[in-house]
Amino acid sequence: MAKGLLIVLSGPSGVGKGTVGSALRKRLPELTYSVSATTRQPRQGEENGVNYFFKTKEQFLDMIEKDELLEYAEYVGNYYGTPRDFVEQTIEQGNDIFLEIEVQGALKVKEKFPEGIFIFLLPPSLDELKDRIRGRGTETQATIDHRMSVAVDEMNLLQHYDYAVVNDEIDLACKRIESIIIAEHCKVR
Ligand SMILES: Nc1ncnc2c1ncn2[C@@H]1O[C@H](COP(=O)(O)OP(=O)(O)OP(=O)(O)O)[C@@H](O)[C@H]1O
Ligand SMILES: Nc1nc2c(ncn2[C@@H]2O[C@H](COP(=O)(O)O)[C@@H](O)[C@H]2O)c(=O)[nH]1
Repeated sequence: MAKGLLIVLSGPSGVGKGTVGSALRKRLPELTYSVSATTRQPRQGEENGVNYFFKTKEQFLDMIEKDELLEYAEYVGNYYGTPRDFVEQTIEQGNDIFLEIEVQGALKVKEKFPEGIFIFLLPPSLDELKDRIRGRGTETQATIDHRMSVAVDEMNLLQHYDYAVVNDEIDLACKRIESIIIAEHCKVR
């Protein structure tokens, strides 16, 4: 049986990975979504096991110790990581898996799965990025400033990705990613 594709959507905080990712899952319901573990506090409306597996720092360090994470990164004061078994089992079963993760973690996944498809989501401009993070209303001003300073460094790592998709309009960004996935399925390997 052919293995599934590992698709990584990455890019700076607030660019719209979550928004585009959930719109894409409606268009491609067969896509399996990897739920990450994090030590960050849940935002209003977020559910354990749906948006994230919310962990204490001790629980997260224990997952690292037991090699349960495919990758992890410390990002703006919290840990985030991808549970390994679920990703590997999904691919082995012939299903595509979709990861929405930040840039350091994406590059670690690329070292382990160079055959993965790495997509960088870009904002139309840095001003628009800042407006989006601020407009979401989930972060303090200090966290927004920290995330914006990290964003500039992250965008310099675009060259390591296979595809760059601008998230100007949600629907257009979704169509571009859907086209990439369709083309990757048609690729002669
Ligand atoms: N194309 C778009 N046009 C206008 N606003 C958008 C667009 N895409 C996303 N947004 C808005 O930008 C904000 C940030 O989006 P989202 O939370 O999806 O970003 P993210 O990249 O997942 O962020 P994080 O990495 O911090 O989790 C949200 O308020 C969302 O509604
Ligand atoms: N390296 C990883 N990054 C992850 C993972 N899950 C989410 N993320 C990214 O972290 C930032 C912040 O997320 P937020 O929910 O606090 O806004 C964002 O870029 C996410 O995409 C992961 O498993 N590994």
